[in-house]
Amino acid sequence: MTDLLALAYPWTKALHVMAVISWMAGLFYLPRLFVYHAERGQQGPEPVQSFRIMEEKLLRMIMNPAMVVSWVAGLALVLTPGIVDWTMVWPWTKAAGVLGMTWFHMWLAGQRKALLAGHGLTGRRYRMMNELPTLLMALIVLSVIVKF
Ligand code: HEM
Repeated sequence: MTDLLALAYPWTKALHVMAVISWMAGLFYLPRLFVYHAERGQQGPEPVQSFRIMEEKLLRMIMNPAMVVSWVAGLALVLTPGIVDWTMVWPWTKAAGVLGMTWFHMWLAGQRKALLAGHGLTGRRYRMMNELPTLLMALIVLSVIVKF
């Protein structure tokens, strides 16, 4: 099994990076949709309906599958021999960043439902929350590239 993981390493990493790019695209874009939904949604039922469809499709068809593939390929990389040295700092900062990113995904899924029920947050709050994935991305990329 570990031989197979070692053999597949470049392919697993390529799959991981592709999935992560798709996941991040959604994590950056969905809160922007929430900003427009919260601020322009009062202009009538038509824009609200369009926002609801866009939010649902983005979450269900892109972000959820991309998160699952990022996790599966990422854990396969963790199990690949010689890749993660847990005595170093970077695997722990990476893990913290990834857990934070997964929490943010779940928070967005909850906010989609809240907006649907008519009690979402203000556009300003969504704008502020939009900074979180940027900070986490910086932490994760520095962890895997600089490997402190
Ligand atoms: C979902 C859970 C995740 C797990 C378990 C995980 C785990 C890993 C592991 C073990 C590696 C291999 C490092 C190496 O080859 O030296 C890796 C590579 C990488 N990860 Fe993740 N990761 C996850 C999510 C993410 C996220 C959210 C991002 C981006 C924000 C990301 C970006 C990267 C990048 C860019 C690489 C390639 C680094 C290189 O060129 O060596 N990962 N990941």
